[in-house]
Amino acid sequence: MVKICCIGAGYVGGPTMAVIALKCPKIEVAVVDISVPRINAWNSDQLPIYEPGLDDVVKQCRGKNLFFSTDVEKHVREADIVFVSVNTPTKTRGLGAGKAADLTYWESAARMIADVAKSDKIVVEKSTVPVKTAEAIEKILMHNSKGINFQILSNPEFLAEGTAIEDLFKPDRVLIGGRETPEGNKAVQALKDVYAHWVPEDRILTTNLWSAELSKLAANAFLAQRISSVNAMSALCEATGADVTEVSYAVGKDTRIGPKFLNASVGFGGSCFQKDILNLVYICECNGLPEVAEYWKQVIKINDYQKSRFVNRVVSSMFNTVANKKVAILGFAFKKDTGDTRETPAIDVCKGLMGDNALLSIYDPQVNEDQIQRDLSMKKFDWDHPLHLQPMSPTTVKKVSVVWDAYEATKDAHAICILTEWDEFKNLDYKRIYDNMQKPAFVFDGRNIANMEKLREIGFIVYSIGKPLDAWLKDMPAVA
Ligand SMILES: NC(=O)c1ccc[n+]([C@@H]2O[C@H](COP(=O)([O-])OP(=O)(O)OC[C@H]3O[C@@H](n4cnc5c(N)ncnc54)[C@H](O)[C@@H]3O)[C@@H](O)[C@H]2O)c1
Ligand SMILES: O=c1ccn([C@@H]2O[C@H](COP(=O)(O)OP(=O)(O)O[C@H]3O[C@H](CO)[C@@H](O)[C@H](O)[C@H]3O)[C@@H](O)[C@H]2O)c(=O)[nH]1
Repeated sequence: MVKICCIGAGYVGGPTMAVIALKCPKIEVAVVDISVPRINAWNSDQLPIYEPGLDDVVKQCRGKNLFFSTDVEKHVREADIVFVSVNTPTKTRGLGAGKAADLTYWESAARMIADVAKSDKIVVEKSTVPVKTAEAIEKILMHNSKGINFQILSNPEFLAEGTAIEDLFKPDRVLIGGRETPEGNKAVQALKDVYAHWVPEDRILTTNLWSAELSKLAANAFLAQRISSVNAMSALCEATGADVTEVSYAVGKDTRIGPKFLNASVGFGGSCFQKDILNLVYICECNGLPEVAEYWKQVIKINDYQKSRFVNRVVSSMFNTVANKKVAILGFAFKKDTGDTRETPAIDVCKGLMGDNALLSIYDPQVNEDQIQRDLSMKKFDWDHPLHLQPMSPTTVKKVSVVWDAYEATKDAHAICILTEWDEFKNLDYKRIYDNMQKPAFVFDGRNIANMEKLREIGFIVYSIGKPLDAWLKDMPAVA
């Protein structure tokens, strides 16, 4: 029986391995982590991450051929294939701070594999890493090995949160990069055989190691660039009276461009886009390509601009101050159908509004108060470290209350900011909400999900990203 071990039981390691276990009943899969609470949660009824369909997959194979454990060394020692899916945060100090990937966790995992291994192993990069990481990992593994053969493969993950199970069941492609040697080819084939249990052969792409590593960064950069492009257009739409939904629909009808991923928003969030682009920028700079670095940097700059533009719009619309005004925040997760808040635009928007002394009342169906308080008091990039290495007792942000109901959040509020596109926000009783708010009552829709016409009929003053402005907003001072 082939044995797989995955180091890192996070958003990638957990769902990916659960699906491998489900689709390959004859493979034994162990997911290991240094975080005891995380492993305990994977072994309980309350999984550590919220992902539609995940519970069902885990329930079907946990205890049969899927195991979650903190006994990292034992499972690594026994495995034929070791996936490494640990954090690769942005460095916050030293060389490349603010851009380069911090490979501390990866390196310690590689050293541990080299120390405990007693048989040949295929080591798979599942984490997103800089190009040429495989070379460094190879050096660590080979240098310490006692005649043991390690083959390094790059097998980046393309799942998106909220649709992870769907994406894993039917991936657009699975990418496997390996050394172009007989041993390398054999390792690539072994991993291909795993995926071939459910992924059609023409969707399993094999490349050299560096192409696989770079393709992951490139794919995220291209995706994020589409969002920054449409968000840049949204600012121009507001200035000219064009409607960004109509523009992106018309643009996306061109089959060379395509309709997906063109929704204007308050900005993209999530653990990957910003981190991976910063990483790409750093690699370009290190390779003497400042113009290329500058090009990709702009994707992040527009994203930051979009978030601050939203805050400015809120403040300027409300007579240039939100001091001591209650503002309801609907949605804190970085997108719907996940409880993940890593790099969510809600953090920057909330901090921006708090900078103007607003009183925030936050509701998200999947994010609890503790998480929101942590997010609002944590330093940039600190979130991307294993839980027990993050600051433990953040100071409570006093101007923030977290409630478990949209009606409670909006009661007596002056304004509502919709920051996550949860379906339930489309169908709220907005008349009831309006009646319980201060007047004039504002809605700032950062996800373009509310029915503007209906809200205006009720009496709200409505701002929606990239949509024609209503008279009230037009008369307000220009937004920088
Ligand atoms: N989240 C996504 O949607 C996504 C998608 C594709 C790729 N990625 C990449 O995958 C990697 C993991 O991302 P994630 O979202 O799963 O992160 P995560 O923080 O959810 O999970 C990482 C886990 O690794 C554990 N860990 C760290 N060092 C360890 C060690 N030495 N031994 C054992 N466990 C260790 C941590 O405790 C944590 O539970 C990152 O490189 C990320 O960029 C993420
Ligand atoms: O048209 C769009 C599409 C997305 N977003 C926002 O972009 C962010 C990222 O969304 P999405 O890409 O759907 O989720 P992620 O889970 O971050 O997935 C991305 O990042 C993963 C980690 O690398 C990759 O594996 C995935 O392929 C890639 O889509 C979210 O804040 C979305 O709200 C928009 O604003 N407009």
